[in-house]
Amino acid sequence: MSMIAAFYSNKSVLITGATGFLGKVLMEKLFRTSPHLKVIYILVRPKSGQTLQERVFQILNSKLFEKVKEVCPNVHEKIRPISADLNQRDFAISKEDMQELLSCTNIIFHCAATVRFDAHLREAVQLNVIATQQLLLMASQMPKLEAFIHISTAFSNCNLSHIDEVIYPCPVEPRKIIDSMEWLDDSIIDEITPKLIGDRPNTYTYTKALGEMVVQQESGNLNVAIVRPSIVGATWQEPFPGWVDNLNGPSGLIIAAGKGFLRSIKATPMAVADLIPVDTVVNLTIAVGWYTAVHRPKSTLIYHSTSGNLNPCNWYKMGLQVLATIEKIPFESAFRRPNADFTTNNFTTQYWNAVSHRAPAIIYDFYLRLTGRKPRMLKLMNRLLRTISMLEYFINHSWEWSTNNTEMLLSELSPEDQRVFNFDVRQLNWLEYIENYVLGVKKYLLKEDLAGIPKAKQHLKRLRNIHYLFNTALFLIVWRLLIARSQMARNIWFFIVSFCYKFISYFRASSTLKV
Ligand SMILES: CCCCCCCCCCCCCCCCCCCCCCCCCCCCCC(=O)SCCNC(=O)CCNC(=O)[C@H](O)C(C)(C)COP(=O)(O)OP(=O)(O)OC[C@H]1O[C@@H](n2cnc3c(N)ncnc32)[C@H](O)[C@@H]1OP(=O)(O)O
Ligand SMILES: NC(=O)C1=CN([C@@H]2O[C@H](COP(=O)(O)OP(=O)(O)OC[C@H]3O[C@@H](n4cnc5c(N)ncnc54)[C@H](OP(=O)(O)O)[C@@H]3O)[C@@H](O)[C@H]2O)C=CC1
Repeated sequence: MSMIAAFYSNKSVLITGATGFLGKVLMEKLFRTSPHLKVIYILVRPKSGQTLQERVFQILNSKLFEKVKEVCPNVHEKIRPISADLNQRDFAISKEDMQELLSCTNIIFHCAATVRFDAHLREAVQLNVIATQQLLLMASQMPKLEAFIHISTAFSNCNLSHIDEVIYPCPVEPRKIIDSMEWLDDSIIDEITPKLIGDRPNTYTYTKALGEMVVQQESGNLNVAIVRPSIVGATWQEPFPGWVDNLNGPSGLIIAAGKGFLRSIKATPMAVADLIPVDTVVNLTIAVGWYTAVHRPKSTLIYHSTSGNLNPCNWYKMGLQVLATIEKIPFESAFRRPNADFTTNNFTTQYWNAVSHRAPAIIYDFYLRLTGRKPRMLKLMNRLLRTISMLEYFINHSWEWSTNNTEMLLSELSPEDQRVFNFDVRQLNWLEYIENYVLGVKKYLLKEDLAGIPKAKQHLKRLRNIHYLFNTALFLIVWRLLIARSQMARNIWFFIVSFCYKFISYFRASSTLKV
């Protein structure tokens, strides 16, 4: 019997960010392993014209929840969506709902955040810092609360190269930042943002670091722990391999490479690719919830959910395996034949951006115009290049994260818990994982049927022929122009033709002699 699963039986759990990538997998695993869990409260906002109920219905009816429904058929009764907007005062939760949350909650998992790298500082502070502060305040009024687990990111201190499981203070106190957001206008915030974020690449990593400081400073007597995942990828094992439902991290780039849009990307091939499967993060998070509640460590423990120091993989190996899988299982309706490569300096990156990204987009747009359609490829390509420029920082640096607390926790688990809540990344086979990841992107993100693979292969063959035809035509046109204008080109041409003629004559003569 799993001690952790038993611990969550009859518990009331509150999850923020439950509609997000990590939150969904967390909910799924909790229900599947602890079907006798009392209730999971989720703070949800209406979105994209959907009500809360419709959003929950959509999640429960997704493939991710198929197994849960077998072990916990009344799962829909155990999810209690609470209308909430974390950007509002008191999260805009009704009085009755707030009363219920305050009096019943046993465990909090705080996953909600803005993970956008280009978020305005005000927006990122609001969600990643102020909302965390408000949630802690709420938590302090919960008499039955046993643990508060805050999900941060391993990149909150990406300005350092070696990162321990401790909180590193930012120069300006979070309270001062929060106060200043109230009276500074957007233009002044824009001006001071680069100074505040310092050598971090974006507002996301900066505000996640501030969020950790808030947790440390304002948790009072609460039992608090922080989990810091690195780059969260598709599921490794559970509930099935390869599940992913958003474009963040590598997923968007896998699509861009597989559809033939992405031809080159600036990367340090031997830098560690610190990916961590989402189910590994979730297993650790659930185990941290149990450990924090039961063992009540004296200080706030931080757990790194990273792979680099225990089972490293680099970008070269990862990129190669992505391409190998795409060759075996191609994506449908590719723009060009997938063939991406890494560049290592700014000059080659700019060159390939012009030649391999923008030029084909311009040609394709020209073709669209000719056929009476609206050009769109250059716009799309520029958007992709902008996205890549924001991710580049993370594929051109290496970090070392210590994992002492995570390893300590693993050793504290019973063999059964180590099996049910496996977060030992040493067991991960990268090649197999990446293959499943790419397959998952095809099935769950692109919603492509595997029956379409022969057609996709046919399409790639056609693209290859178009590519050869285009290159040959281009070569002939350039050559013809050169010959018309340059004596040197004519001389070279004459030399090549006469050399080929002599070679063929010699070959013919020697074969006649043999006969
Ligand atoms: C001898 C042989 C030699 C061979 C050599 C080797 C082979 C080489 C092979 C090379 C290539 C192979 C490719 C394989 C790739 C694998 C390796 C690359 C992985 C790179 C991983 C990057 C690491 C990320 C680091 C994360 C660190 C921090 C982790 C965290 O804590 S937080 C979670 C991460 N957060 C994010 O990822 C958010 C990022 N997104 C954003 O911030 C925003 O979306 C944005 C990028 C700023 C764009 O904002 P916009 O407002 O412009 O647009 P919007 O969001 O509305 O979306 C616009 C359209 O773009 C699509 N899109 C969004 N995100 C992505 C994305 N990440 N990638 C691609 N596309 C994206 C979106 O869907 C929209 O599309 P539309 O709806 O069609 O318009
Ligand atoms: N994905 C990754 O690579 C990594 C993620 N993390 C951390 O993990 C956590 C979860 O990330 P992930 O699941 O990937 O992110 P997602 O973007 O998938 O999910 C974010 C969640 O936050 C919710 N949310 C955002 N704004 C509000 C709001 N104003 N009110 C209520 N809810 C809101 C979203 O709700 P809605 O659906 O309504 O938008 C969604 O449920 C974050 O704390 C992130 O920093 C850490 C390292 C890496």
